[in-house]
Amino acid sequence: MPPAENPGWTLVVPVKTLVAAKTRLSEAAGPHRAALAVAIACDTVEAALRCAAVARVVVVTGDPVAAPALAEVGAHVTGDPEAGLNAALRHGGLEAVRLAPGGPVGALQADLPALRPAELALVLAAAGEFDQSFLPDAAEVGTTFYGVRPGVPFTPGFGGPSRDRHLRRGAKELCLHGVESVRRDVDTPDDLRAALSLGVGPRTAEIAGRLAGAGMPEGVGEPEDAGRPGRESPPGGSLR
Ligand SMILES: Nc1nc2c(ncn2[C@@H]2O[C@H](COP(=O)(O)OP(=O)(O)OP(=O)(O)O)[C@@H](O)[C@H]2O)c(=O)[nH]1
Ligand SMILES: C=C(OP(=O)(O)O)C(=O)O
Repeated sequence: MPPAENPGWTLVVPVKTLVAAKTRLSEAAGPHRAALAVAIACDTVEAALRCAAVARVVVVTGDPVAAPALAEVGAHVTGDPEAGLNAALRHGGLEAVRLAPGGPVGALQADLPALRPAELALVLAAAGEFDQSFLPDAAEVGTTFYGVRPGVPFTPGFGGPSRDRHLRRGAKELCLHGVESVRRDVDTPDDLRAALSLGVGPRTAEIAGRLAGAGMPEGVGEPEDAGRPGRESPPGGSLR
């Protein structure tokens, strides 16, 4: 938890209904697609909650399977207004302000299974310097994090080529080294391979192990700092 004088970030994580989730992984994941989506989201949330700068994670979902799984890893779960991704994020943003008036609010993608708490801490420290900021995804097309300082309107513009959208809206692009795990979102089989090579959380590693026949590498698991709160890890740290 952050120190008392610093309320810490509330991160809003959107998780859509599982029947519609991770469709670009349908072929690679087959019958494991929904389980993989939950595993990735749970590993993302668990890693975020291990970041000392994060006070809480608000998950926005209406899914009856994802909701209890995410609550189990420590998320505060709220329902989905079912009006699309940014409406879900704004709803979570209102819940964040209700829970922690005066704290900074961020939106974090749910598909960052290689997330390292120390790298997220670097992103949040940088974001704290600007009213409104974002981190582009690994492809430099989308966005994995968008955040605002306390009192600044929370107006996320996720979806498709959101890097340009956030830039046009005047959000500061965070250009940081050593934050690969925060930028490595997983939408396609190639993305999953890239995340596996960084080292993913335990739930994702377990499901990915079942996909080895679908061209996924075997024998990759958690980032080495996964179970050690607050420990700084080198970017791209070695795998167990
Ligand atoms: N709560 C909520 N989350 C959403 C909604 N739409 C998208 N998301 C989440 O936003 C992130 C990006 O969504 P998408 O890229 O559209 O979907 P995806 O499930 O990641 O992948 P595809 O099905 O392959 O497009 C994922 O974490 C989704 O779970 C929504 O309407 N409500
Ligand atoms: C929603 C986004 O990403 P993706 O579709 O890659 O999950 C985004 O980058 O704004």
